[in-house]
Amino acid sequence: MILADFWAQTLRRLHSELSEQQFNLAIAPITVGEEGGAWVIYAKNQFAVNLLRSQYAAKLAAIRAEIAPNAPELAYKVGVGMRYEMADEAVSGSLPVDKLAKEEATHAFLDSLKLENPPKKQSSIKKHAAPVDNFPQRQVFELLDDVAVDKSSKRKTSDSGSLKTADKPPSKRKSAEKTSTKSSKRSVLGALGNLPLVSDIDVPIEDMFELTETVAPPETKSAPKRKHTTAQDILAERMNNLRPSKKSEKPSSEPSSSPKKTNTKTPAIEAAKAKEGAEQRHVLTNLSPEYTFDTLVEGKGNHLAAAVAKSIAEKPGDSMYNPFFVYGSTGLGKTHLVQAIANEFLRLNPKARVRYMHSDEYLKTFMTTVRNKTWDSFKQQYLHYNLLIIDDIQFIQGKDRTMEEFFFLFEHFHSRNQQIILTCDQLPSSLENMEKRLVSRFSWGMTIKLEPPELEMRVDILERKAAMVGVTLSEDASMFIAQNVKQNVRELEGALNRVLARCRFEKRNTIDLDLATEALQDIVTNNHKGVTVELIMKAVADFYHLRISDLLGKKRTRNIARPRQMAMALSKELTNMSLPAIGDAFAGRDHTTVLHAIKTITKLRVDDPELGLEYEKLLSLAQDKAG
Ligand SMILES: Nc1ncnc2c1ncn2[C@@H]1O[C@H](COP(=O)(O)OP(=O)(O)OP(=O)(O)O)[C@@H](O)[C@H]1O
Repeated sequence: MILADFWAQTLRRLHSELSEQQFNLAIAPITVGEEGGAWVIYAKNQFAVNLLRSQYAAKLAAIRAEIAPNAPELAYKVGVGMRYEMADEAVSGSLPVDKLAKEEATHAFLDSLKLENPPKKQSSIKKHAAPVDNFPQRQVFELLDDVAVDKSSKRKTSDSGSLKTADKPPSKRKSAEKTSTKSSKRSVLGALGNLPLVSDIDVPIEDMFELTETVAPPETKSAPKRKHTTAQDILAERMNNLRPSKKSEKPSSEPSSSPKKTNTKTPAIEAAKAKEGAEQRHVLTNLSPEYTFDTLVEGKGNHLAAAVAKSIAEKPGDSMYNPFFVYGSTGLGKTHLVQAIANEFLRLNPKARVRYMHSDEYLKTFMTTVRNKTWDSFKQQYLHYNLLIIDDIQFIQGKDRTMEEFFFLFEHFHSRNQQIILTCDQLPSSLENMEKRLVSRFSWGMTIKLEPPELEMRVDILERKAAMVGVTLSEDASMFIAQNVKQNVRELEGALNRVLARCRFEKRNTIDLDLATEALQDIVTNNHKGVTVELIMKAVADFYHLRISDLLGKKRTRNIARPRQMAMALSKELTNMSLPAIGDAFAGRDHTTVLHAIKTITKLRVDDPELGLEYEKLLSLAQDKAG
């Protein structure tokens, strides 16, 4: 059983067992979600969480054991998740739903919308609140649909003061009717109070309940008119428009023309709504709101990838880009890029179902599934997304059952034109321990490598990021940092953060060359040594009478494995490379292997004086080689 069904049935059950007041107070406001395979009950604050734990946890656990025995235990948290409707079917013991009462209540609501004096009508709403609350909201909408399109209701509507569609010219009547139906439904939603949070989204209410398997984006107000027919068209246009991003496009210094930032009315309410929306979106999608195309700096290293990414955000699921496989070494912006796709897709299609997850999360969920034998729930939870991102897919390598499950997931997505996006630290064909059928499928769509940022792009990134926190970076300072930190954007950010920290400490708002040089002294010293991982390998190979290919190879005999570990430890000490970058340099080894090597050598240098001496010699030999 999937969470949505479980919660819908649980609501129905609790509704029948609790008093109206208990239900409305404690249960109705609950939202639910899934985190790492666990089912989570979210309440708005700690008080509500405590109340649920003390008063209702036992009851909920009993319901779970009865109707979803294989589901994970329920967890309780402060937060916002998904709000589901009560199940349609009346289970035994639940309150019978009287159709007449429903219709009466529905008409009462509709009538209430027609009156010019809403407060009066609220008393009418109250009067009918109980029967209306007693049946699922979806049924209310279905009834509303009937009423709204029914001719007699149209007559009723046209009689009212506020919805006089009959007075309008025929050309406008249809849209006016549509609008009035839509706004009537909105008002009913508002009157009902206990709403799905998606009601804030500006889409027709009937669309909210659409359960299509593939993406069928509604024409929302914010969605640009589609003039392209295929993803290739979109890409072609983007490629025509390729150009390095300009400094003048700094996101913090200029107001954006992006529609999502337009904010004309009641800023406080809009901001609160946006915040709640962002929180909810994060719970549901796991996306970081700051990873957008606006904040992604483009340069030679990622131009093509960014162009493809934007095409996918506009038209996901196109076979040309499905899957979208982005690879490259650490810190080059893979996660940022793929999340930007999802954030943009959601902006254009607010009710789309999107999920980002690191492969760690996928693995953990899978292990929980194996432990609890909750296969159905595991399968179901992924299949309904329009767009799914799995970051660092290389981590499922060598895990046979996980790869097998992932194969079915992939097939499901691909065959239904649901977009799947994968990131990896290497080309699919280099994934030695990945199932062959997966490796071949990874290359079915578009595979793109992210390259390290070139100097101009590094300068651009630094200036934009400094501007975002309101600090000015002088030209020579940004050039200095960019020339000394070349590996990847994460390290560039790290260096900038150090400079910013010093800047704040000195209570300044401008970073000049002196300040940057002081803050990054150690990095610069290391760089000036000119020691590279290749020189270290050469020094180690010469010292132990080996070939560099031995250090890069797979043999694990002591006479090769130990020098390899020495070379890795020396690389960490003599360069400013990160663990994954060192792993990359050693024929794509994992960063955990590098970490293990460093720990082993650090311990041996203490325990084994001879090895300690060798290490010291190698330190100076490597530096000598650098001259
Ligand atoms: N082109 C870019 N423009 C702006 N910021 C960037 C860019 N590329 C990377 N970054 C920033 O650098 C940091 C690291 O990026 P990210 O996590 O996306 O890298 P990654 O390739 O996924 O790394 P890993 O493989 O280690 O997970 C993030 O803070 C990200 O916002």
